[in-house]
Amino acid sequence: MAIFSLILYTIISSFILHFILSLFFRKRYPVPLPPGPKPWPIIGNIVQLGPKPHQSTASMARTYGPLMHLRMGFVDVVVAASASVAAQFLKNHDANFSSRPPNSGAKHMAYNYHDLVFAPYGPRWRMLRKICSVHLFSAKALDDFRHVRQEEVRTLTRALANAGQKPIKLGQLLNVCTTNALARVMLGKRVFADGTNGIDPQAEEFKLMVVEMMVLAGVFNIGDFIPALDWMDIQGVAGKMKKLHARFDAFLTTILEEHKGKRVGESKEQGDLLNTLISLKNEEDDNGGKLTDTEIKALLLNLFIAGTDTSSSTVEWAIAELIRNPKILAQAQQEIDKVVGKDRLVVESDLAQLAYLEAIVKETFRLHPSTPLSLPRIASESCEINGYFIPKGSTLLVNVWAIARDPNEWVDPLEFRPERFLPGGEKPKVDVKGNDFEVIPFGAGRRICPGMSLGIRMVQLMTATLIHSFNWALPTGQLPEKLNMEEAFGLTLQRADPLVVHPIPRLEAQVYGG
Ligand code: HEM
Repeated sequence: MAIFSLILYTIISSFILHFILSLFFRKRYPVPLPPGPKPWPIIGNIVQLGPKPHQSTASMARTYGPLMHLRMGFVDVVVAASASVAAQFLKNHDANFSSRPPNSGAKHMAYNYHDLVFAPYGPRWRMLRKICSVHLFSAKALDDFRHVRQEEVRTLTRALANAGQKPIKLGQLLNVCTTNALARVMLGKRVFADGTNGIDPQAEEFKLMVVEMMVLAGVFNIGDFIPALDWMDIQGVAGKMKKLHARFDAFLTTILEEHKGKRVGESKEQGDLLNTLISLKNEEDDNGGKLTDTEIKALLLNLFIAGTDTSSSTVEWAIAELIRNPKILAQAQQEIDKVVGKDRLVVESDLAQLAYLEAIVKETFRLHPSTPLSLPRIASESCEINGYFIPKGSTLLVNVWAIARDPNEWVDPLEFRPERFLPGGEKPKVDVKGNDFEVIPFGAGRRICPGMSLGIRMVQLMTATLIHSFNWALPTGQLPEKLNMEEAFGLTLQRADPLVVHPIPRLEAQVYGG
């Protein structure tokens, strides 16, 4: 009983204190804040966000405009919901928005900001980003590990060809493929069985952990916005984060210690990233910084979380769209058959000749961007944008999902229409790489996704291979036009109903490798 009285007392006194303080310290700004829905006392607009904030803020933007102000507890939040407003923040004012706001996910799950995703913009962020750019994402690194991606996609194809009459959960197998491909580059070995004998229970567990992390990271935790209530962990989010972190940390510590025990060359892939990271521990970077074990684990965690489900769920959405649009699927199969033939699988060097496939992938990134609110940024200083005041410390959310469905930018924006990206279409020159702000699934500016080239290659290779190697059917009784395309809640855009399908091989049996 005493604890309840204490909680009640704390809540009531914070309300009264806030009310009195806001009377005395009402802020005066030189120009107005952007428009937005009226906030409730103390909690502000938290409740109005609901379970799918990218959807709720998109619908608010229809009333208040593409630059909107929300109040979340004690934190100012600005939402950019049009291409031109996003460009203002991520191009013209990018330097001012190059750090991420403090949040419980970074504290409890990302080794207290010792990672790359949440590192404040500065020398340590630069060091971590450079390591990844050179050893993982450079054109050379991508080419060196091309065989790994192709082998893992081949393994996926074999598992699908062996599925027989049983319908399969496609997302799960795609996730095994992206995770193993990344693990071989980062750790020199697969982390899961390949799915040819059914799903590895460890893979199931790992995907669930990744999805749980995305879901927890996507929760608007009240303690982040009302610091006085942080200790109560009202939603139980911090507790869950700490438990999940302990599981991930055990997994990563084992991998790191095993690796330290190995001599260089014992890893199956020569020069895997973890070997490089361990060797860099003794070297100072340009600013005299050295990598620590914690930073290595935090970086591995970032790459596994940011680099697996993002790509696999994009491919899952692409196949769902193609099942609903059989004419587009048939046209893509025709294009790939012409370039690749029917007696081998697609390889990465084919991709440059597959313009229609590229358009399908762009259209999937447009309608189903895997991080619909991108990752938040913070205003290091106050600034003025489009005549509105953006206070220092504001959190910036760029609604890339809403921007890519903006009827002012796109004809029939909800239609899946790859042709719009082809010559003669409405946006033939538009790309998804952060220069054309009407479709920015990888963000833009200094903190744009560093894994973009890898992500695009992997999504294109998997999608092309699945289109070329199989026809796709839904379990008996399900109609393609009735396929549920609802989105689930989380930082990444999962399908509410995982895609369950029958892959029907369309190439000669020996192509799948028996
Ligand atoms: C479909 C694939 C992917 C999508 C759609 C995607 C999307 C994004 C987005 C929207 C951001 C935030 C950018 C910003 O703040 O402006 C981001 C950041 C990041 N992504 Fe990706 N990503 C993908 C694949 C990958 C891959 C394959 C990796 C690595 C293996 C990766 C690693 C990262 C990292 C480390 C960051 C944080 C960068 C920083 O804060 O400096 N991503 N990604």
